[in-house]
Amino acid sequence: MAPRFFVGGNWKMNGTLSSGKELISTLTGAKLDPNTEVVIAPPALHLLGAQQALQGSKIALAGQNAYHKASGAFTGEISVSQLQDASIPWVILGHSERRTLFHESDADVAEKTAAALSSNLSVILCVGETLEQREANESINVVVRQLDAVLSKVPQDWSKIVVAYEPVWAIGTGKVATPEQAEEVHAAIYKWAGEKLPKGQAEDLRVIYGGSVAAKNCKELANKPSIHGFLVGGASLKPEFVDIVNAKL
Ligand SMILES: O=C(CO)COP(=O)(O)O
Repeated sequence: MAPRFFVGGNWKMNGTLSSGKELISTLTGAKLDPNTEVVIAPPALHLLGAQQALQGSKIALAGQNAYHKASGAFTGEISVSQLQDASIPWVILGHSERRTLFHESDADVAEKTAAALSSNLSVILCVGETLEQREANESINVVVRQLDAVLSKVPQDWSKIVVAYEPVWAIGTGKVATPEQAEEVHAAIYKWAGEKLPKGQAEDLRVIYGGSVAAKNCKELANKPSIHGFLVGGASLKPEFVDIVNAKL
């Protein structure tokens, strides 16, 4: 059986308290495919307000990042255990904006992932290549290197990890990967999972696609056999997010 379709909305550093509330009321008022798991990631400052606004809804929340230490002198950071304490069940880790702009290494992402899982959080683990790497035919090698780094710290249980393949060149550019380009890397990730994860886990792993996903391109992507959901940036701030959640209907 195919794993449950998963759609995440990464709001990044966008919006106000009131625009966030409005967006949530659009989502809670909409008819969403009950077979799709929906997780939204508002800015950290907005998480608790969003939690209140989502009471009684099946939509879950994610932090956009977290630090692996439980507490201490780390000004400006939020820890995985603080997310857990606040009943935020998910966290996005390894987003390319974190890797590029905030210099998070593969090893940092691996450490954060291990810490998040120990705090019982579920993780949306982002991987993906730059344009330069794609042009050098390195896409799959880069993604495998990023996954191997996490595997070295999380050798056993990947059941709480969703892998988001987000080619950097497709993020926020309007240049969506073609369904064939995305499928090729997703299939390589499943091959990796089949070879490297403990038996039986590859079948349940969700590999989702992110990078300029929109209402107009989501159905074609969702029809590919190895694409089991999306991580949406820009379009998750608009009512069209509902159409993306409903891509399989
Ligand atoms: O980075 C993304 C989601 O995490 C994708 O962003 P866009 O959908 O705006 O391209």
